[in-house]
Amino acid sequence: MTGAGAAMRRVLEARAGVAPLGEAEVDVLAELAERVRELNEAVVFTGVDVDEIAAVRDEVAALTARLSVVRREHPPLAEARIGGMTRQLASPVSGVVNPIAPPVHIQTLPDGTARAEFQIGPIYEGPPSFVHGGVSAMILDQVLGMAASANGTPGMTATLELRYRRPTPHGVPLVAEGKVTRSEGRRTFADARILGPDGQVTVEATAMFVMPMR
Ligand SMILES: CCCCCCCC(=O)SCCNC(=O)CCNC(=O)[C@H](O)C(C)(C)COP(=O)(O)OP(=O)(O)OC[C@H]1O[C@@H](n2cnc3c(N)ncnc32)[C@H](O)[C@@H]1OP(=O)(O)O
Repeated sequence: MTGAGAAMRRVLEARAGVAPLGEAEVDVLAELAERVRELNEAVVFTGVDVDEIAAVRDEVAALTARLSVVRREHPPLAEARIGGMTRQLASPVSGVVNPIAPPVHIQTLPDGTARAEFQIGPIYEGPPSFVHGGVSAMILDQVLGMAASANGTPGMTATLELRYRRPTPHGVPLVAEGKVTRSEGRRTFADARILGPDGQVTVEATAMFVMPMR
């Protein structure tokens, strides 16, 4: 017995009384997250001297302390948009307020396809000049999960199988798309892929989602 469903229901109930963020707050937090993404890349690529790095370290620590004066108990949510899906503002893949999210903006199309056009920056590099395989897996998991949700059969990822056909370059336009292939009871199966700028498939994925009962 996993108890995943019950655990998630408890968390959702605890969050139910928390007011979602308004648009103005989402916008300014999203801008802050974007500045932090730029900071992340600057940290990795900086060539300034040690004294300057130490000075910036102290300034960043002071900024972190300012933000931490008031801390939420749970990651924030935003009002449901038209279509009824609550926006996952803090998703590590698509969350606009999460600085570790690239972020990948995933849309669901009328035919049930989940699709994103995106670029991955150099700090997500695995092999030289190519995207880390775990990052591709994370993006495909989210695309597959969105497709399962759009199908009206959301669930937890139970299996995720990946086939890395060719390396995925970073810093260039990429497409990720996925769609449900079939649904049986609590299980939903979906396929997805990442396409490089030349339209060739770089990664393929197949997943099974299970709606937890307990
Ligand atoms: C829009 C948002 C998009 C978000 C996308 C991101 C999604 C995620 O990251 S989810 C996080 C990663 N996944 C997890 O943490 C899941 C952890 N696992 C679990 O919680 C549970 O094992 C869970 C929910 C998958 C299944 O648990 P439970 O509800 O008890 O199912 P259970 O009764 O054991 O099995 C149901 C059916 O699925 C099958 N099944 C379950 N797990 C597996 C598996 N890993 N492989 C194959 N079959 C499985 C069972 O055999 C059973 O089949 P049948 O009905 O024919 O007997």
